[in-house]
Amino acid sequence: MVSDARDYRPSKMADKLKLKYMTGFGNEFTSEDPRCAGALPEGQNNPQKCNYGLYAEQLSGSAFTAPRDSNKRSWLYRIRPSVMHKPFELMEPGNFTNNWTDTHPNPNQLRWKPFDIPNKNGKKVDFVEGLATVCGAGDARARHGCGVHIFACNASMTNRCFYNSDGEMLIVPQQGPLLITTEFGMMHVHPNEICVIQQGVRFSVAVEGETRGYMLEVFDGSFALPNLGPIGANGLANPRDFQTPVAWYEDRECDFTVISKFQGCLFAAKQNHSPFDVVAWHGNFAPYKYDLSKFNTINTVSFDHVDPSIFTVLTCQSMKPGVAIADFVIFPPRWGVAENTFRPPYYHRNCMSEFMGLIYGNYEAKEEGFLPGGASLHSMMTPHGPDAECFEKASNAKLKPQRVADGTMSFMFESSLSMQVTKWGNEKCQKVDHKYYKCWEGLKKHFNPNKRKMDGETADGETPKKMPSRGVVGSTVTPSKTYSF
Ligand SMILES: O=C(O)Cc1cc(O)ccc1O
Ligand SMILES: [Fe+2]
Repeated sequence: MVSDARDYRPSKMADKLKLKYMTGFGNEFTSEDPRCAGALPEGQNNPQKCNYGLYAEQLSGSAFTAPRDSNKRSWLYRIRPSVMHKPFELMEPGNFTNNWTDTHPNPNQLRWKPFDIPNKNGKKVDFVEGLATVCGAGDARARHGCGVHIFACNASMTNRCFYNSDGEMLIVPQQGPLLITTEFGMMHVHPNEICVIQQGVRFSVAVEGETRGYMLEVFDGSFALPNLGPIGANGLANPRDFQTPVAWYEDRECDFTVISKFQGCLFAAKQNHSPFDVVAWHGNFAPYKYDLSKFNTINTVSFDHVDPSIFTVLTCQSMKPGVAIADFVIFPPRWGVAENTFRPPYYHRNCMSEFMGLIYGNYEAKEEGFLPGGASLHSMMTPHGPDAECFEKASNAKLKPQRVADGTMSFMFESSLSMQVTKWGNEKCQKVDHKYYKCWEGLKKHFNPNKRKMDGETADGETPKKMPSRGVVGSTVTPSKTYSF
């Protein structure tokens, strides 16, 4: 028996335990820790006495009466039921909040330099202590809204776990792997992988030094795969690439603290044992991880810049058809082949809020200034688009099939809610790039009422074929490390 998973470094621990996963999205999984074969009751959920003297406990992730396709619950067979703990007491929340009105709204284009990570030689900060809230909207009590947080830490959670009573969390590690011990088993999550932890699921995060990432919480419901419509039965994030941990338990008596995020505040309760005592479980409400490099990217093979919804990995839908509380969208390495097209993102104003983060590399619309571990927010109807340099480069480039975003991974949390930036996000973090607006100041006026673009003139001066061909496509295929047009 491993007595304390959190005494070990995540990668070492993951190797030692030879972590296994079950594959599929939203499946009805069954899992038993091999040390207790037969721990799952056969043919029923709550026998009079469970094998091995276990307690049966249901974790409901939807109303009992939710339609079958959205009904979520799991059954956990554990050494002690979760209810065995001392009363919860209010905790000091640090920079973590769901209070969206602690300062005035800010309609500006916002960009943050990389958020600070506590230095490993300095103060020890774990995942929960290192949470800080950038922006959000809505109300956990009304089960409607979302929050965007940064985590920056350098210490593993020891004899402490966290759960979110308010909603589901999508975690995006940016620097350093996370070994996440959950009631359902363990997941090793690297940068360029993401994981989702459901409402109520207890987990503890072990880290290997300076660690940073992003976290999106949604109050409305669960993340789901987007519909594929005319794309067909396959594509984007394929269900078989999602990985759910297998049951793992520890039978450990110790002074353990359970931290609950409840109605936007943090509470701590003591108990005399580890909550990671689930010997077997079954159900469709369980954590999972996904490797972003497995994303099957679909894009134009003719012309025009397609909306980034084609890059949606996961979505938490609102009650309005097609409108997301929050989408998780990535900008993966891919080919750019669009003819006669300004290929980078277009200039636009959106009725959605766009929070972006960068895992590694750079972002095509802004090769400078937007850095790994930093972020940007383009709020509702706040204009934005490529910086001046990107505009000039992309409007004059010779359009050949070209690799886009190689060696990079950026992402967007796009929400239909008007997210407000917190006081920490606006000031306290001290990472706001006050010169961000300047990246558009150099945009030149090109307008000339006396000169219409001549038929047959292209950026590189070559003569295009007659329609239906829409421009010139070079015959050479040129891979490149960074974006060029
Ligand atoms: O603003 C951004 O950089 C994100 C974005 C990318 C894109 O390709 C099209 C629209 C959009 O909002
Ligand atoms: Fe945008």
